[in-house]
Amino acid sequence: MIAIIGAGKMGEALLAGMLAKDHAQHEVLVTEPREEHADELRARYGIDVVPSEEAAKRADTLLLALKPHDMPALLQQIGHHLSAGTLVISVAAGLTTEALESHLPVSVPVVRAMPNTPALVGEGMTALAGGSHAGPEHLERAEQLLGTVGEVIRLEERHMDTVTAISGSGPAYFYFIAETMVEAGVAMGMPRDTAQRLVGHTVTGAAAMLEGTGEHPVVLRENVTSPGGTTAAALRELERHGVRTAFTDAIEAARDRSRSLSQS
Ligand SMILES: NC(=O)C1=CN([C@@H]2O[C@H](COP(=O)(O)OP(=O)(O)OC[C@H]3O[C@@H](n4cnc5c(N)ncnc54)[C@H](OP(=O)(O)O)[C@@H]3O)[C@@H](O)[C@H]2O)C=CC1
Ligand SMILES: O=C(O)[C@@H]1CCC=N1
Repeated sequence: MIAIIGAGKMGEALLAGMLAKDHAQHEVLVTEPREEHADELRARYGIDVVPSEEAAKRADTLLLALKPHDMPALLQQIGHHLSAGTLVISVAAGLTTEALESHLPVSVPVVRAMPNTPALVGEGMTALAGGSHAGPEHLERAEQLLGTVGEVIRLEERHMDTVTAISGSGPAYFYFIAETMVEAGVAMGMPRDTAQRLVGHTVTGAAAMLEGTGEHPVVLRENVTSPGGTTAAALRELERHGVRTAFTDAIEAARDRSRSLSQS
């Protein structure tokens, strides 16, 4: 039995992605404090929404998707309800396995995971790092679980804040670009739904090229950039406005924010 504690944006994306793939409704429990949202989840997914203590007792894998600052109180609340061998997987940005372990009884296996919202459609990207009591079997269990909603890689924990900045937050950067492209089309007089369709499929196509060809992005970009053409004109403007530096700084800011979340 799997319990998802905290079915906000990320928790619900994982829930929906899991139910759409390998998991039956009776294999998944959810904890959500707001009764109105709990009722929506029951109606939408046909799953049991139960208090966190009950979830901790019944599940052998807990997937914690609360905001980082809500995590310590939750861990202290559920700690003594866990059975031997219950695996705790946290998706909270910034919280180290050491910090998570410090709020749990000794020897509870903890895995830190950083997924992203495309898990909702089975296209998630998750990185995993095990804590000091997580053995190969626990990492394997976490990998299997998150593998139902996309790709999974295992990394040393020291990379997890960078993962958070790249693939955890990453979908938002692409939505930001997509939104800007749609607005540019609208500003030039194109109907909004046409601009959205052009952008949507261009994003899908570009992603498929990156995955499918295995080429470096530079090569793919050069292939689009005809000498003296439109793309060269556009890219020159992006460079003139410092977009490359802005992106690098943005990703560093996200990494630093992730690091600081463990202190707050
Ligand atoms: N959003 C994303 O793309 C990603 C988020 N994450 C991580 O996922 C976590 C959740 O983020 P996100 O989904 O964006 O945030 P949300 O605020 O959407 O979700 C948090 C959820 O936890 C619920 N909650 C609060 N306290 C408790 C409790 N004691 N027991 C059970 N549920 C509780 C909240 O309920 P209520 O609203 O009623 O307070 C809410 O539904 C964060 O730690 C974040 O770092 C990781 C990767 C990507
Ligand atoms: O914005 C956040 O803090 C979370 C973590 C990664 C994506 N969303």
